[in-house]
Amino acid sequence: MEAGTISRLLQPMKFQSSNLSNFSSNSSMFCPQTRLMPACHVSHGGRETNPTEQELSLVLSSENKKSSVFGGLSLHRPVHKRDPVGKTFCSVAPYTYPGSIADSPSQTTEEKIGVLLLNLGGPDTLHDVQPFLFNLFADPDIIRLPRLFRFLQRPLAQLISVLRAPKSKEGYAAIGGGSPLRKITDEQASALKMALETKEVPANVYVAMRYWHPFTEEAVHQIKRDGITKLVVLPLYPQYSISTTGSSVRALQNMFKDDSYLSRLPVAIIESWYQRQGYIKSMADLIEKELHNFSNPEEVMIFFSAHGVPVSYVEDAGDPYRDQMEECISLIMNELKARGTDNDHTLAYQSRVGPVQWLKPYTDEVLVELGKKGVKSLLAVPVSFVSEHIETLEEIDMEYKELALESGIENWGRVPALNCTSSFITDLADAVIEALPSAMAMSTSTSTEEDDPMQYFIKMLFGSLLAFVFLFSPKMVSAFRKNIL
Ligand SMILES: C=CC1=C(C)c2cc3[nH]c(cc4nc(cc5[nH]c(cc1n2)c(C)c5CCC(=O)O)C(CCC(=O)O)=C4C)c(C)c3C=C
Ligand SMILES: [Fe+2]
Repeated sequence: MEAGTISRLLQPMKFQSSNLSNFSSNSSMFCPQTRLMPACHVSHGGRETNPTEQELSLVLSSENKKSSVFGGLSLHRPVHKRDPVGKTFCSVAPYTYPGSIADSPSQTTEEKIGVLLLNLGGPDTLHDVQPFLFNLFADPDIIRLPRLFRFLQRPLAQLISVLRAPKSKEGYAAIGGGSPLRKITDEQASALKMALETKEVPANVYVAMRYWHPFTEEAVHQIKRDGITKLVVLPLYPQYSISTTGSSVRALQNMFKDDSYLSRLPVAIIESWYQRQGYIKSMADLIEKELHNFSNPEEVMIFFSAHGVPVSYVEDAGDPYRDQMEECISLIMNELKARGTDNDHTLAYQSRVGPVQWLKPYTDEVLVELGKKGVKSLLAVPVSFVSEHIETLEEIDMEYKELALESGIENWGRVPALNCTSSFITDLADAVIEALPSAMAMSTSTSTEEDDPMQYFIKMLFGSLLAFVFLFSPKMVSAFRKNIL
């Protein structure tokens, strides 16, 4: 068995061309500063379901990808077969939800607005690292197996998480023994609540993490208990990716579809907001400030480093992440130029995991090249995430800094993450307020092929045979060790 086989296994299957286009024109929902997802139809982002006629017509009518809204959500596996999010809950007591929950959002009492912040989550302690990684790799939006091999998702997640845990633990140990994400996201939630109050839009703000506490289910139950009557979903990722916002929204939709309260709750989903003036200006402010810490600000290379995704997400599955990232960088650079800052800049992608090709150029390779070319001063700008986390505090501040200095770069700086920067939080509050009028109830989807027990059985049988041949080959095991560790 060739070592490349596992890479091919991990590649998403090729999608029908109609599935590559995720956008639909919907002028009533279009907001120039944020992209909203209509919550009520069944089109989707990069899924391998067969499009219905309705989906096809939505896809075919999308003429202007850039200025349209994102086309809805998909359901690709039945909730009754397994836990919709497929997580392990480690070292915590089972979560119970005291108090009674209404069947549907109240139509008589006053409006109660909720804002649901979506984020990735991170291990609170080193003990949490492996189960956190299991949750991450068990997500079919992170390891996109062909449908035939889906039943391998959890065993594969178990294997990869166990193999990767020692390396990840080293990283988390180096930043104090856990991820700062929960604390920072909670602070952002409080700051956003205050900013909304200042704008006379009182709202409850909830945090929903995808892979660690507080899990999305916990937040959603709290929303029901609080009797929220209108909800804005705000991912804390400026740019959309299938692997981040897409994954969280799909988990949400799985929870909403069978619940009488949630399926009637008016919801507005903000898909991406990297193009908002408030965000762009806040990023430019931070960059300008950091440039002034150099003795030669105009000679500094501005080095944007974004979290990568596998190339196949963009090229096969239609993930708009790379396009949005490039547009975002050019908006930030235009803003800086308008302020008289005209430095050289470059964009590279960091944090690749596993054997597949990720978006290029890779951050580590570009740093070495820049050193060779004689760049002496460099300002690193993390751009795909708005809180400090392991990849800013460990990967950029430690690994990349060391590599840059070894490569001949003499002056190194790093722009801090936005965290609770007030201009940024105020802009998020504006995004929420602008999205509110678009809130509408999510409708449920039709059943999928996986609901047919016969088809499911045949696939399991056929898939098990193939898996046996692939996974138990010694070469496969060694390919794994080489690429994951
Ligand atoms: C825009 C942000 C992110 C994208 C896109 C993304 C895709 C992606 N990530 C992995 C694998 C891992 N990510 C890990 C941590 C992590 N990822 C993001 C953001 C994005 N990921 C954040 C903010 C964090 C840090 C959380 C924290 O605790 O601080 C990890 C764990 C850390 C490690 O072992 O390196 C893994 C693994 C994949 C495979 C992927 C796209 C498919
Ligand atoms: Fe990641």
